[in-house]
Amino acid sequence: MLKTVIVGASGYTGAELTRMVHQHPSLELVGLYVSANSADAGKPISDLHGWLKGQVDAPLQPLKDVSEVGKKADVVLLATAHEVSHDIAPLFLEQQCTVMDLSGAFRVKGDNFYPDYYGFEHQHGEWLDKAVYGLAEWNEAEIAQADLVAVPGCYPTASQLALKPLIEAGLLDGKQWPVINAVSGVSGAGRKASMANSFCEVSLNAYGIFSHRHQPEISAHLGQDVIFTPHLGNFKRGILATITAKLADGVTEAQVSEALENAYGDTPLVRALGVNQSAKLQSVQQTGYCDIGWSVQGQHVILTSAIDNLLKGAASQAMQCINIRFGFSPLTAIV
Ligand SMILES: NC(=O)C1=CN([C@@H]2O[C@H](COP(=O)(O)OP(=O)(O)OC[C@H]3O[C@@H](n4cnc5c(N)ncnc54)[C@H](OP(=O)(O)O)[C@@H]3O)[C@@H](O)[C@H]2O)C=CC1
Ligand SMILES: CC(=O)N[C@@H](CCC(=O)OP(=O)(O)O)C(=O)O
Repeated sequence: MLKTVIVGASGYTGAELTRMVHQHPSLELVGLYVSANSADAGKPISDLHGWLKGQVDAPLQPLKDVSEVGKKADVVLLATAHEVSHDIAPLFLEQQCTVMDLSGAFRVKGDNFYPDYYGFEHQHGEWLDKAVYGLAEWNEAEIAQADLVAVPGCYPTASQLALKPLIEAGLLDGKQWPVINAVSGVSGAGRKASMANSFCEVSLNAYGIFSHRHQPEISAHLGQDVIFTPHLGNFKRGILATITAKLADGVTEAQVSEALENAYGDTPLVRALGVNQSAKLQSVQQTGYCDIGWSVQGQHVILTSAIDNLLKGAASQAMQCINIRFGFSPLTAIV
């Protein structure tokens, strides 16, 4: 049994991780942590997330001494804000823990990326270099060796899973940037209260136009510039990305279908729905699946990609990475 700690356990992705670790036959949940001065310290996690009642009623503990907590853990899941993960991941790594970080703190290597998009100067360049990007279906060999996995963002997961097969097969016109419009449920912003996410304020609107940090994350890992526009929708969970791209000269619908079906023929958690099919949220909410549909007309392809932002976009992708890293059966605790 691998001793497993979750930091940020009271948050939305932390609670999903708690459920999955509890269900995993080879992981032992040894600690659920929140910040040192959290108002929730001492409360059973099931007081905050009632659906866990009777499954996991362990108390949330204040994270005071990271190194001491690291000494009792084999695996650490960080469901914390970027700045927090940035500061504490290296301390757990120094204790020989394997760290899965759900934040953006170790996802993108590149000068000025962190000051420009996250507002801080990265202090742990060595770990940033070593971190492996946890896009599970595409990075399996590297994840299997990693000490630190940077689990991709929710929009980048939905977007890359749809575009990558076409880019890898050389089917896109590289000069025309794919255009990604994606709508997310409000849980994407986390559990902490804010005006933008309060019930009466949430509408359907674009945000982060030309400036969202997921645009460079997607571009860096696809090796292809993109236009990315996120939208906030008035529903709780799920992301639907609708992506328009130009095909290279002479590329046919059959080639597009072949690329997607080949890429995902053996990947149970990514379902290539087929040509002229359209992915929908209802089919993926509360699941670890990504559904992808596509249509071709002339030189353009429109792809739709749907995930649950808290699961395939965060917690269940982290669990996929654990299963890969430790050689467990791929769907353990996910399906
Ligand atoms: N929500 C989503 O759809 C996705 C989120 N992510 C990323 O995953 C991470 C977690 O997101 P999410 O679950 O939404 O966040 P939440 O805001 O819901 O939860 C954050 C958690 O971190 C805890 N926390 C805050 N400060 C500290 C600290 N200094 N030390 C330890 N714990 C702390 C909070 O508890 P308390 O404040 O009481 O201490 C809470 O448990 C973020 O980096 C986010 O960007 C990635 C993909 C998708
Ligand atoms: C609706 C909403 O606010 N979504 C979040 C994305 C959450 C996510 O993927 O997480 P990372 O921050 O870990 O990249 C946002 O746009 O900031």
